[in-house]
Amino acid sequence: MTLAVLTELRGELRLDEPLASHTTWRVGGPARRFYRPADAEDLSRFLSQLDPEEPLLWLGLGSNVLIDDRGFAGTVIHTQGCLAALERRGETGIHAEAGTACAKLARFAARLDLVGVEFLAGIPGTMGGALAMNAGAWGGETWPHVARVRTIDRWGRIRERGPEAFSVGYRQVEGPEGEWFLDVDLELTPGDGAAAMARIRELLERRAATQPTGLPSCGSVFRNPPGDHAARLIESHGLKGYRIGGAQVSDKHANFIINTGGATSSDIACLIAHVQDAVESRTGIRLVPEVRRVAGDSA
Ligand SMILES: Cc1cc2nc3c(=O)[nH]c(=O)nc-3n(C[C@H](O)[C@H](O)[C@H](O)COP(=O)(O)OP(=O)(O)OC[C@H]3O[C@@H](n4cnc5c(N)ncnc54)[C@H](O)[C@@H]3O)c2cc1C
Ligand SMILES: NC(=O)C1=CN([C@@H]2O[C@H](COP(=O)(O)OP(=O)(O)OC[C@H]3O[C@@H](n4cnc5c(N)ncnc54)[C@H](OP(=O)(O)O)[C@@H]3O)[C@@H](O)[C@H]2O)C=CC1
Ligand SMILES: C=C(O[C@H]1[C@H](O)[C@@H](CO)O[C@H](OP(=O)(O)OP(=O)(O)OC[C@H]2O[C@@H](n3ccc(=O)[nH]c3=O)[C@H](O)[C@@H]2O)[C@@H]1NC(C)=O)C(=O)O
Repeated sequence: MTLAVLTELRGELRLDEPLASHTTWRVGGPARRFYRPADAEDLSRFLSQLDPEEPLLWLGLGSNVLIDDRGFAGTVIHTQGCLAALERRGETGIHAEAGTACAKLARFAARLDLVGVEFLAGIPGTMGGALAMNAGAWGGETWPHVARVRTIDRWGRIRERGPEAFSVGYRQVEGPEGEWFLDVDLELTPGDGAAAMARIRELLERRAATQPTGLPSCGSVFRNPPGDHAARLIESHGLKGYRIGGAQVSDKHANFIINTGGATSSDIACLIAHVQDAVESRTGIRLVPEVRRVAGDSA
């Protein structure tokens, strides 16, 4: 792609942008190109001008990605804090663009006396990331509340799709190839907003009591295996506090890996592999990462 062909853009294009400052693990090398769109139309125009071979990476808050120390040899589309329109639609609907913070949406819903998405308040991330991961906590998940989404493909074409176009499971979403989430319409239940706000506070307290929320992490590193908890398996193998370089299995929650300061992506990747090997050698269970690895040269 030659930069000269990009015309009439209103967003912000950065070159060699360090991705460590756009991930909650605070690791990851530079992105060759990093684009913050002004709005959906601007994003569509940007994508329509890209080389079809250009590797693309969609990034929200970066709270579930492990980006290679060598960075990303392609273009990052950064939605967090831009593409962040949030509004009521009808009596029980909420429309949110992909870059809207989950925490913001949870409180917005409660203020409208709409209930069911309180669990989103403690999930650091964007609605785009929540749709891609089917983010969930405390018995709630993202997709049961989705009425429709709009997607955008690498040529900038926008489509509206219903939930039936996606196969959704525990921390897993599969949909039409080569489309990313632009925005979502949620359909919520009318209820008691004050009670929803109280539940948000209660869930945040529970989370602070059980998870190392103030330290750089990506939340749970592994999915829970059927009928068990990854944290229990990791703790029972004496791995709490185990470290490689600057990466450490949290003493507070065994399924969290903390960047204690100065960790590299490679330290974290080595620790993930060590935990997998240790647990598998004694139980036969190979833990499956929930976090998504981004290699230096792929999307
Ligand atoms: C302290 C902490 C607590 C956490 N607790 C929870 C929890 O309770 N429950 C839970 O489910 N998760 C939890 N997480 C993990 C993480 O917050 C969620 O997975 C969140 O949904 C990721 O959102 P994001 O915007 O940061 O996505 P990113 O990390 O930026 O991206 C995640 C994946 O989604 C893709 N993606 C991002 N935006 C889009 C888009 N618009 N369209 C298509 N694909 C896209 C990315 O390419 C990437 O593959 C926690 C993380 C931390 C750090
Ligand atoms: N960001 C990170 O690196 C990490 C965050 N966390 C925790 O995850 C949760 C969500 O984090 P994140 O996604 O970064 O979102 P933020 O905490 O930045 O919140 C996003 C938006 O939600 C609204 N909001 C948040 N808290 C309140 C509040 N108490 N009252 C009213 N509105 C609020 C604000 O909207 P407005 O713009 O209208 O003020 C804010 O800009 C928080 O509990 C945070 O502590 C945990 C680990 C890492
Ligand atoms: C943080 C994430 O999501 C979290 C989500 O916040 C919480 C709350 O609903 O439930 C899941 O954690 P989790 O299964 O570890 O839940 P917790 O309640 O913390 O722990 C479950 C059980 O694991 C055991 N446990 C937990 C922590 C620990 O250090 N050691 C341990 O043995 C305990 O028996 C505990 O009862 C999600 N993780 C996954 C992989 O499903 C994330 O996905 O990033």
